[in-house]
Amino acid sequence: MQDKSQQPSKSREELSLLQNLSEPQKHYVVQYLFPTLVDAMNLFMMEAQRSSHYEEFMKQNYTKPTQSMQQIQNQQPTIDAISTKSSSFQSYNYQPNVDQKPKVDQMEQKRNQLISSRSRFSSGTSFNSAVSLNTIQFDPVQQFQEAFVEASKSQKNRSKLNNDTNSVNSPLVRPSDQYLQTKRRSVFSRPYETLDEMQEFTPPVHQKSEEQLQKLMEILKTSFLTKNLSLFELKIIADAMYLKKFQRNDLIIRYGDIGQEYFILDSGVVEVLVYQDGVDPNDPLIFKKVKFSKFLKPFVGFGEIALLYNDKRTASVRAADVCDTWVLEGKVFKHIIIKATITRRNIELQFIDSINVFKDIDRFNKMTLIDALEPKKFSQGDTIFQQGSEGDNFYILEEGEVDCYQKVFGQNEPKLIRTLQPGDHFGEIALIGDCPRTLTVKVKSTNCKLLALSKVQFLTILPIIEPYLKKDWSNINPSMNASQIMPTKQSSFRAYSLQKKSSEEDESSSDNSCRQGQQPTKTSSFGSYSLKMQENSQSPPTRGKSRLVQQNQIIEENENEDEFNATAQSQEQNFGQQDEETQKQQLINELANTQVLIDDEQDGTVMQEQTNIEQK
Ligand SMILES: Nc1ncnc2c1ncn2[C@@H]1O[C@@H]2COP(=O)(O)O[C@H]2[C@H]1O
Repeated sequence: MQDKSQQPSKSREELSLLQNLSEPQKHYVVQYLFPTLVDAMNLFMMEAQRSSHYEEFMKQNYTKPTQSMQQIQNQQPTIDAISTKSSSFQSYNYQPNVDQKPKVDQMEQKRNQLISSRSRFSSGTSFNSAVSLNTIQFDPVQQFQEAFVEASKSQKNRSKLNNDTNSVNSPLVRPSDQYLQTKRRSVFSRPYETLDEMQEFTPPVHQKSEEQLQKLMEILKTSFLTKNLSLFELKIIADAMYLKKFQRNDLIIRYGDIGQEYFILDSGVVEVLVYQDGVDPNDPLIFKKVKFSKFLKPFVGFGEIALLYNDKRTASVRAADVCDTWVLEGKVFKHIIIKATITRRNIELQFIDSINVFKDIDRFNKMTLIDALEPKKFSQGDTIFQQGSEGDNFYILEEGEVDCYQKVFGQNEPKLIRTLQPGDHFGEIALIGDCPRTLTVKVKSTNCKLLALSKVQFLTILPIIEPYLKKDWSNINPSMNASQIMPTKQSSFRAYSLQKKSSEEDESSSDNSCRQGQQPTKTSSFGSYSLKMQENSQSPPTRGKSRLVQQNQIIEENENEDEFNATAQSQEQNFGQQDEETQKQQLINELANTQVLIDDEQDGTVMQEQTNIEQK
């Protein structure tokens, strides 16, 4: 909203231009422009009420209307009344574009009339049908004013912050300058989609220090569930969260309960206990039926599944130490987070389920995977990547077709090797082998939709999808002679490739392409893991620097044996009596099942997913 007091006053003639719009033009304005303004104003009011300036905002008193609804409805607005500022607009420095000002009672009448038509502006959808172009001369200024008053009224109705706000007749009061300066822009940059939902509830505001608020905002910006939300939405969530402390061994979430809250761990450690499939939550021996457990460290969110799917808690979560958590009521979570997340998850899940490569990923990790997949669109002829370039992503083809070309020694032109169809994947070889792209991939169809998975995320799930990748590599280019490939860039020879010197070697011609003609220069983290597994499947893997990702966090496996031992030791402390062999075996089982992760990059806090807790 602009401060019109700074603008030159427009003439009455100019105003009448608006009224002389053709019917279709009026319709266009009403249908497409005003709903946006109404929503923007609603949000503006909502945010104003949530702000620390709310009290100031509510201080002013208003005159209640004296007319009956019937009287109000019988009135036809005059052009003066329509186009003249009302008391509510005064407070926003709104200046009318007419010279002649109406009398106060005229203004009051008009305001009352606007209030009586409240349903017209309650949302963008009802707006269209409610505006009668025949009975009221259409005037955008009038409509804007009406909508503004309506926004004020409906927000007041919803407010839980002040008991005096129940009157539907309270017009707006200007929030402080400071508030307006800092908040205005965000109101208008809101995505339109979520506006209807936002209007249906008043999010709570729990007081917190500026420092806490900033910290929460930072966490939310990177958290896997909230990172795609707008700043405006994040602020609502941050405002609505409150701090809750737990003592060591407190049960934060009980498996099988109805989900009421979402948590973000602020400090301390929590343990997620995942039970065997189908275990009865009331089973007295449930503690013996833990499939595995996992420690989560600060800034990780948990408790989202039951809320997202309106289901029971899928695991128990206990405080493994004194913990501070940020709690978000399920209601707020649902209004803001679900829509953004679940829509995408539902769409992608169907697709992901149909892809062989992701067949063995469990539901939880599938969801995390979906959050990590970045949709990308390309057009015909676009190069997705060039042979010889550095690999950054793994791709799944969602829609369209792509051609794979390869340039080999002795040939000038790249040769078309294969055309990939929806559901096919590509781009894994450079990531696994840490070598340049072995192919050029170009879009064949008019349009093409891809889901991209970053290298880090890809390496996380690699152990699970590896068998399917191998199978598929041989399919992709069965005839490729690796020694013919012309490497365009020196790259490291990953230990991962060494693993392939096993009997499976011939299966993967593409992988061969990576190592042939390239010299080893460094040890691969993932490689060392794979290599070790290959050498001695009975011993735990040497922890290389395999980057594994859980939720929004990147947690690195330990770089060297010492760190690995420290991890194991810490595990032992956590889990007590397990002997080394049991632990090792557990780790092997665990990795075979491809569970997640290990060490924290930043503070060294050990987080270990653990199998067979009942052996404790
Ligand atoms: N396999 C898993 N790995 C990590 N966290 C999990 C796993 N399964 C469940 N959880 C978390 O534990 C929470 C228990 O409550 P919810 O089912 O609402 O949401 C669950 C997730 O946040």
